[in-house]
Amino acid sequence: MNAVHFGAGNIGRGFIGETLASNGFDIHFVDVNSTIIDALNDRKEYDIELAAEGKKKIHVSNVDGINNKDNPEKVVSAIENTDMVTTAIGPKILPFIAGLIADGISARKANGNEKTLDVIACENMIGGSQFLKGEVYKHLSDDDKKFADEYIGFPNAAVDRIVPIQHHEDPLAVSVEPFKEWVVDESQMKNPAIKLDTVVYVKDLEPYIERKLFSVNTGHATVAYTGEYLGYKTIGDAIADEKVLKQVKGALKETGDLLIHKWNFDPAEHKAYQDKILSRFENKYISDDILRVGRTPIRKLGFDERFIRPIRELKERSLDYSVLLDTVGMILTFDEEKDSESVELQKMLKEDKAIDVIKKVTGLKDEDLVNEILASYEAKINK
Ligand SMILES: NC(=O)C1=CN([C@@H]2O[C@H](COP(=O)(O)OP(=O)(O)OC[C@H]3O[C@@H](n4cnc5c(N)ncnc54)[C@H](O)[C@@H]3O)[C@@H](O)[C@H]2O)C=CC1
Ligand SMILES: O=P(O)(O)OC[C@H]1O[C@](O)(CO)[C@@H](O)[C@@H]1O
Repeated sequence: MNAVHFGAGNIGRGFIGETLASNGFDIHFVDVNSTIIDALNDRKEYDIELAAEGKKKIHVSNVDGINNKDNPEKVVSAIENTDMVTTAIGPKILPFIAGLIADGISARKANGNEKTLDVIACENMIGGSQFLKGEVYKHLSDDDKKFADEYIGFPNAAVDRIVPIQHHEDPLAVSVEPFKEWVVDESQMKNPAIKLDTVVYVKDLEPYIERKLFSVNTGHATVAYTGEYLGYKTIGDAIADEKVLKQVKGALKETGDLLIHKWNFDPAEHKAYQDKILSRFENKYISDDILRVGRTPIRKLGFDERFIRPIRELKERSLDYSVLLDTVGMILTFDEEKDSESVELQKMLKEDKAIDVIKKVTGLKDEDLVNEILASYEAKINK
């Protein structure tokens, strides 16, 4: 069996690649990074190192690379014959690869390939694969849409593994934390016969993706933004400061209250889940930049994202969201010249009224909440 995986970056090589390979798949990685693609084609293998005592190595083989900028037709032909498509490319990039996936689906139809296929977006977002489906369908004819409705599934997924930016001489080497969790919505699959070992298949993904996004991602981002505000550069240094630890514990307490209220998670089990997450952030074998974890602050301030959605839903339930609100004030001060969204956000805040910027980036219509965010931001800049 073989898979086409878009995004040969950190999570692509360091998690999805490992899982597909250990399940016996040959992998065609698709990326625009020619250094990585050339190295994959030269060597057809790479190593993953576990960031833990002993630094165990995992060998991944039977891989190659396709540069979608230079050889889009090779991507289409790989999709035409593949058993699975996955992505780990970033939510904002999905629309740019949708046309290639659509062409691959059209080619399957043209060649009478009626083998069912699942396309799984492994991105940090709610409803990622279904979002990708919407983008792919924009490129399909009505006939091809009917074919896709019958044979192509887009099951949503949640992936969890911390893979920092890599600094190795070998462009393919990747160091990852030992923890990993990949959950797929089984009810949206077209080919449920292909079940990957170590992947968890569930009938309803929503509780899992919300638990992951509002715990791991809200928590990690809280460490990043609080750390940056206090002048730190790495997650490890930031979380060693008790003010940062208090902030992340406070944020997790609030999202935990929401998750327990909304999804009936067992409080003791949820506390153990949170404690595990905090220990993952403190992993001394990983050096993770605040810049990476805090990247794309405009995306992270989105209506359905890791801060605004829990705040909205806590407010609806009259539950406390003061620590999350305080953190949002700090996100608005995130000023990193290497992150284009941070630059854009700071430019908007200089040129426009802060209240308008808040409305624009969060999509909030609730005037009271917008004013609370404004007050939180002003408290941070006037300190
Ligand atoms: N790194 C992590 O710890 C985790 C990341 N994720 C999610 O995984 C996704 C990828 O994140 P990372 O692997 O960290 O990022 P990354 O930047 O390491 O990898 C993304 C890859 O996509 C490639 N790419 C960008 N534009 C492209 C295009 N138009 N066509 C083909 N390839 C393109 C880049 O060259 C890069 O190799 C994101 O959605 C992220 O939220 C999810 C869980 C953990
Ligand atoms: O692009 P995003 O959503 O910030 O993804 C990076 C996030 O992924 C994780 O590494 C694991 O989910 C988080 O710890 C980190 O904050």
